[in-house]
Amino acid sequence: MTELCEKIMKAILSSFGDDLHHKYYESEFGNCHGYFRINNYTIPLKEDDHKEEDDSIEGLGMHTDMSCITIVDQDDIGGLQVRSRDGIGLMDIIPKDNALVVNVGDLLHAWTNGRLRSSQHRVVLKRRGFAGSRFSLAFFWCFDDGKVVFAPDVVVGGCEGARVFQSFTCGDYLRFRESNVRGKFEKVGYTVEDFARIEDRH
Ligand SMILES: O=C(O)CCC(=O)C(=O)O
Ligand SMILES: [Fe+2]
Repeated sequence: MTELCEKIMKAILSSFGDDLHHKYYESEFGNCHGYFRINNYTIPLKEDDHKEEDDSIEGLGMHTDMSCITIVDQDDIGGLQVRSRDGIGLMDIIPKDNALVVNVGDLLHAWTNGRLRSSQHRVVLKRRGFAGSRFSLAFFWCFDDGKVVFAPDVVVGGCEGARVFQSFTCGDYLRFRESNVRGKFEKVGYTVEDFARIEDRH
């Protein structure tokens, strides 16, 4: 998984400019580390008296990941939904054999000055006629806590506007998310956009 994230990151840097992966991979992403999380969701049972509108429940609330890159392997139950670019629509991410989901996380969102978007996503479970679980395996590839996240000028230059994130230390952002009681449970509204976006501060 680490190797996969490294390859993806190098491909992203190359897509920003020919020499960027040589210039920035080792210095910026060389200390990244990853960890796995196993998610186990209980599927709600279908009951005869249930109305259509409460046929689904949220297994994991809407959030953005705090990583640079997240790789998700979901089983064949489905239910992962990603917010579309317009901020309104939701797309179902249909499980496919031998396919992994790649998410951009908040740290890469900030490091790319928003060129890559940390998308909001959630897991919705449909009531079924059997008791069981949905499993997913998520691998979060992150900067180390001491890393100062600051988009290089050349990356900012590739965006049409100006720099939109001030520099911040990764650990400070993680603490902002974790120490904020609402941020713990309602991740949307307590993301890197709220923590480090320059426009919001003035
Ligand atoms: O279970 C899934 O498909 C997604 C899990 C997820 O978004 C997460 O663990 O952050
Ligand atoms: Fe996630």
